[in-house]
Amino acid sequence: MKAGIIGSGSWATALAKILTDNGRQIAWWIRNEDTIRYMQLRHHNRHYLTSVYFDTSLIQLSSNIEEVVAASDVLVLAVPSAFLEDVLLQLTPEMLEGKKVINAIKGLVPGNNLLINDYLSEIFDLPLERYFTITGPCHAEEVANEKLSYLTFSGLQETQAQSMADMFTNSYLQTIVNHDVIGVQLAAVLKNIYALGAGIAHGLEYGDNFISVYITNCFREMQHFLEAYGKEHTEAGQEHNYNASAYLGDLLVTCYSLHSRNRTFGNMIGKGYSVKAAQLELNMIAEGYYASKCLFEMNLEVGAYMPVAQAVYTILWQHLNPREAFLSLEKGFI
Ligand SMILES: NC(=O)C1=CN([C@@H]2O[C@H](COP(=O)(O)OP(=O)(O)OC[C@H]3O[C@@H](n4cnc5c(N)ncnc54)[C@H](O)[C@@H]3O)[C@@H](O)[C@H]2O)C=CC1
Ligand SMILES: O=C(CO)COP(=O)(O)O
Repeated sequence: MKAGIIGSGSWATALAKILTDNGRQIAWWIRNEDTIRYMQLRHHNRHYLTSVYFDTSLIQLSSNIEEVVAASDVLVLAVPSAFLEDVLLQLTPEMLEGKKVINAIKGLVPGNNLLINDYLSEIFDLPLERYFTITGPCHAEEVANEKLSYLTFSGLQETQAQSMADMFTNSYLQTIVNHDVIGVQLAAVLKNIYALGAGIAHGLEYGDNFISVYITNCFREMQHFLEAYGKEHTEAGQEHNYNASAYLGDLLVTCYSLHSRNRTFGNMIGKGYSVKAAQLELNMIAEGYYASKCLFEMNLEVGAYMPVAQAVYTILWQHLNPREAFLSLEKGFI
C-alpha cells in the first residue's frame, strides 16, 4: 500500500519521516516548486522540521496533486484545515475512486463547519469505510527527535485501521487503534480550543494550580460535547474510553507543551496582543482559532453546555476582554 502525503508543513514532514524511516516509498505533494527543488538538492524541508533528513530515493515529490493521488493507494491529508478546500478542489470524485484517505488534520472545514469525513462524503462521495484518522498527543518536533510517541488510528473497522497503523509503527512510534472515527476528530478540534484558552490563562498569569483546574473542567466539557453530538450523529450504545490518549492525552499535551502553537497563540492573546498581531508573530497555524468559531456555530444545534469553548470564541471573535472572560469562568469551575 503506497501512501501519498498532502501538505508540507511540520505535521506532513513528520509523517513523511515516519513512513520513510520505515522504508516505505511515498508520493508527496508539496505546493511550492522551490521547496521541492530544495528537498531534492539538500534532502530536507527548508521551512519545517529542518533537522529531518530524508532518503529522497523513497520519495516521489510533486507539486501536481493529481499525480500524487494517482500514484497512491492511501492519501494522508496534512494541510491546515483552512486550506483544505482550496487544495482538494483540484481533484474530482473519479480521482479518489477506490482510494483510502487518512485524515491527519485536527480541524473542521471552516465556512461550513463540517467534519473532514462529512466534507469528503459530500464533495467526493467518499464512504466512511474508506476514511481513517490519525490523532493523539504528538508534536511534530518530538517525532523529528525520535522521542517515543503514541498515535491513534481510527476507522469504522478496527482491522482496517490496524493496517493503516502498521505502516507507521516503529521504534519511536507506537500505534493504537479504535473505531471512534467521529469522536476522536471532535476531541482533537476541542483540545485545540482548550489549549488556546490555557495559553490565554498563562498569558494572564494564572499559575499551575489554576491551569490544572481549568484543564479538568475542559475535559468534562469535552465529554459533554462528545456525548451530546454522539446521541444525534453516531450509532447508539457505543461506549468510548475518554481517558485514552487520543482524548485526554492530547488535551494535556497541547495545554501544557511549549511546542503547542495553540497554547503559544493564546499566551499572546492573554498578554494583550490582538488576534492579527498574534497570527503574524506565530507565523504558523493555530487551528483552535478557526475551530472556536466552527464549534460555537455547531453547538447552536448540539446544545452542549460549553462555557470554556464559548469564552475562547468570544475573546477571539467578539473582542471580549480575556481577563473578564476568565473572571467569570473562575466562578463555575469545580
Ligand atoms: N504540528 C504538529 O505537531 C501537529 C499538527 N497536526 C495538524 O496537522 C495539520 C497541519 O498543521 P501543521 O503541519 O502543523 O501546519 P504548519 O503551520 O506547520 O504548516 C502550514 C502549512 O500550510 C501550508 N500553506 C500555507 N498557505 C497555504 C495555502 N494557501 N494553501 C495550501 N497550503 C498552504 C504551508 O506551506 C505549510 O505547509 C493541522 O490540522 C494540525 O492541527 C496534528 C498533529 C500534530
Ligand atoms: O496536535 C498537536 C499535538 O498533539 C499539535 O498541537 P498544536 O497545533 O497546538 O501545536
